Amino acid sequence: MASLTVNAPQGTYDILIQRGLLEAVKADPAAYGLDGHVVIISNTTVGPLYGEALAQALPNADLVNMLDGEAYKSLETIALFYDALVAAGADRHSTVLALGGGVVGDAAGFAAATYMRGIALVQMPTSLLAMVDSSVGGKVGVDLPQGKNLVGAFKQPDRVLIDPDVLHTLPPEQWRCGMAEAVKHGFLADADLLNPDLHTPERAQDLVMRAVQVKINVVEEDPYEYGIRAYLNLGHTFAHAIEQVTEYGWLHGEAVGFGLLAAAKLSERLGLCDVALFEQVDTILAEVGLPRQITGLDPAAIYEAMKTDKKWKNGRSRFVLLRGMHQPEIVHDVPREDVIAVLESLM
Ligand SMILES: NC(=O)c1ccc[n+]([C@@H]2O[C@H](COP(=O)([O-])OP(=O)(O)OC[C@H]3O[C@@H](n4cnc5c(N)ncnc54)[C@H](O)[C@@H]3O)[C@@H](O)[C@H]2O)c1
Ligand SMILES: O=C(O)C(=O)C[C@@H](O)[C@H](O)[C@H](O)COP(=O)(O)O
Ligand SMILES: [Zn+2]
Repeated sequence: MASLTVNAPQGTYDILIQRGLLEAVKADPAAYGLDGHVVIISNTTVGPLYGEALAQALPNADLVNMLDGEAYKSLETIALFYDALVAAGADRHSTVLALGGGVVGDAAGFAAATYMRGIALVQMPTSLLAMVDSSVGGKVGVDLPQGKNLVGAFKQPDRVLIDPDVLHTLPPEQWRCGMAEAVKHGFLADADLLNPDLHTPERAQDLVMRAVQVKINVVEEDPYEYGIRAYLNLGHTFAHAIEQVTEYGWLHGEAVGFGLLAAAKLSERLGLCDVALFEQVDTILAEVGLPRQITGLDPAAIYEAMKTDKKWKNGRSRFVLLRGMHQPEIVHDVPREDVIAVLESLM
């Protein structure tokens, strides 16, 4: 069992990473604080795969499945969660267990943050992306039609339970999505994450541990994103806009991977770094199998969508760029023509 600890303002919590952890939880719920009333929130894919058996094994559990997909990370879904929590008789002593990918984790986490002004939350991520990124750090929330993650809260989990064994049912494109966020952490702080030897399900435990540690280090220093936590948005100004213009046709991880490439190209265009960094990102995206072109998308529409991101304030653009490996830098007021030129170069 690998155990990492997060020292957050709302308290310290553990991240347990172990193959077979799901079965261990079923065998001894009390050992994981799950012997009280638990409302498992999952979705229509993961719920039948893992949620139903878990609910059966816990002494006092209800299971709620949201529909599957980014389009359901919405206030309408949150309202359904509130109804389900009331129907289940959930109170301030109940626990929400978020069992799924990042969409489930964000939405269920927001429900836990707001139901009765906040109840306990355990994150049990089942996608690689949720394991390496979304289940840790406390960002929870939903999208609005106007943009990504425009409603949310900081709700640190009471515990994070990660069982790499559940990745064996994860579709390949979703593995690639998780790799995008792991590669992001590699360029931000840990170059070992860029080693292809780690990019296999057999090495998932090591990959997750390293990627999570990068996020823990950032979140512990800047839990509410007043400063360096913005670095975790590397590639995301491009990514959120692409998700918007494609109406979530691009998966978050796919858009993030492309966003890393575009950010490297923009960094080079603005003289922050040389072309080698772009080439390194390009090589890794090709190895992982993530998109490196936006063929068919409109750069002007992507630029306009960037303005709906909450980081783009008072007409001032904001990009997280790179001066080099492990040298992120926040840059405001990037001229529109530079952004358009970068996107056009990657059509
Ligand atoms: N809060 C944060 O810090 C944070 C960080 C990164 C991303 N996010 C958010 O996370 C979301 C993306 O998360 P995601 O990539 O996990 O997408 P997702 O939640 O849609 O899950 C990916 C797909 O894989 C399925 N799935 C998940 N685990 C599975 C398993 N073990 N076996 C079979 N199928 C499985 C899901 O049902 C879904 O269809 C976006 O909304 C993004 O904004 C949040
Ligand atoms: O945890 C963070 O901080 C991140 O930026 C992680 C990102 O990978 C994630 O996509 C997050 O939801 C983006 O944050 P947002 O504040 O831009 O919505
Ligand atoms: Zn992300």
